[in-house]
Amino acid sequence: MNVAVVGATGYGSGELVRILSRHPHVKIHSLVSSSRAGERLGTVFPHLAHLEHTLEEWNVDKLAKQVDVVFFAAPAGVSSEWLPPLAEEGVVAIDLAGDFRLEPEVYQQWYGQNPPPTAWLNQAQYGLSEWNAEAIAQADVIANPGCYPTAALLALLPLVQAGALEATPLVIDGKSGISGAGRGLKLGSLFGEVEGNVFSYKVGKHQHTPEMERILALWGKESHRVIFTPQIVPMSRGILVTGYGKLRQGWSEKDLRDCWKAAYEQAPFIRLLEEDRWPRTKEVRGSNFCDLQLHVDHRTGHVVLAAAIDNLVKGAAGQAVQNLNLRMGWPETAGLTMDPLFP
Ligand SMILES: NC(=O)C1=CN([C@@H]2O[C@H](COP(=O)(O)OP(=O)(O)OC[C@H]3O[C@@H](n4cnc5c(N)ncnc54)[C@H](OP(=O)(O)O)[C@@H]3O)[C@@H](O)[C@H]2O)C=CC1
Ligand SMILES: CC(=O)N[C@@H](CCC(=O)OP(=O)(O)O)C(=O)O
Repeated sequence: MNVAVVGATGYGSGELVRILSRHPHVKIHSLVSSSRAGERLGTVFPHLAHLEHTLEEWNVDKLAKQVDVVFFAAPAGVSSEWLPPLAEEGVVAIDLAGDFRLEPEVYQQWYGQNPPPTAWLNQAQYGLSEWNAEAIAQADVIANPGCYPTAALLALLPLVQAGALEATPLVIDGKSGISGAGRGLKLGSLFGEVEGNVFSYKVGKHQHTPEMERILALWGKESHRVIFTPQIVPMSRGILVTGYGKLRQGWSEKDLRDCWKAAYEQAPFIRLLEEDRWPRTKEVRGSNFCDLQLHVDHRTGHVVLAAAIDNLVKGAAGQAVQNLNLRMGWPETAGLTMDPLFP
């Protein structure tokens, strides 16, 4: 099957190429770049210099004729404009950006961008693979989740759906490596500002807040406000999310673990860690795993949840390929069997 990636010089695309080049059922047909068309992949990503690809300009007619699937790994706003003409030609689209994840007015408010055409927005399925496999298998537009929502929702959904948590605000703390901010040069992402430093950003206004609230209400079947504070930590990859929620009367730690076990019995990428072993970003680095742990704090009646993922893999490119596998009816793990890199 022929696939294309848009946003070819970015981190998400680099990870897509790394994963897709070893996928048993996929041929990378086109790498589309708005800034470096004509250059070889190895000049943009020297770690992929062994792969024979030349970046290309966006050409909707050519892509529509020659590829079956397009991954969008570009900033918010690009897929809203570029995805519909391709989808109209029957190309399956998997979008790593936020354009197709939210209600239009909510997207406009939190992203400050015009939403995609409603007809295509209505076609889109949210690509949290473990929770929406049946719909993803039929979808022609897949909205890959945000990196922080992936980790937070995988931990929270089984408990919210079971009614274990009071309908009070959930507190979510997210720590991310700097690759989450993309490859572009930005103040705040410079080595001298990230190294030896830890800081919060977008407090009270992070665009993943409404995404978490929407999916908790839809699939958790109970509305929760989310207080989300993202932070940058001095590492290149990885996300550690810690969540806190008030437990309803009668719920024990064992009950909560049973909810996780039931939800993830068949989930090849979810690892429920041994009690007292807490998720660490280095233990999922480079892999599509999400490691989970929880603890009930009896003194306060709260549960503390933790999830670790690689932001570029389960938080982006890896989950996008997992969704491709679900969409095409291939084994969910195809192309994704890489073990974490450690240390
Ligand atoms: N980094 C992460 O951990 C995660 C990222 N995401 C989302 O995935 C998407 C890609 O992220 P990431 O790869 O990190 O971002 P990068 O900034 O590293 O790369 C994005 C690429 O998009 C292309 N691009 C930039 N502006 C435009 C434009 N106006 N029109 C068309 N293409 C453009 C550029 O490639 P070129 O010049 O080759 O066209 C750029 O390199 C983003 O929407 C991001 O929010 C989602 C989950 C996690
Ligand atoms: C560390 C860092 O800056 N991370 C980015 C993640 C961006 C992202 O994935 O954005 P969308 O899901 O909205 O596409 C951020 O917090 O904005």
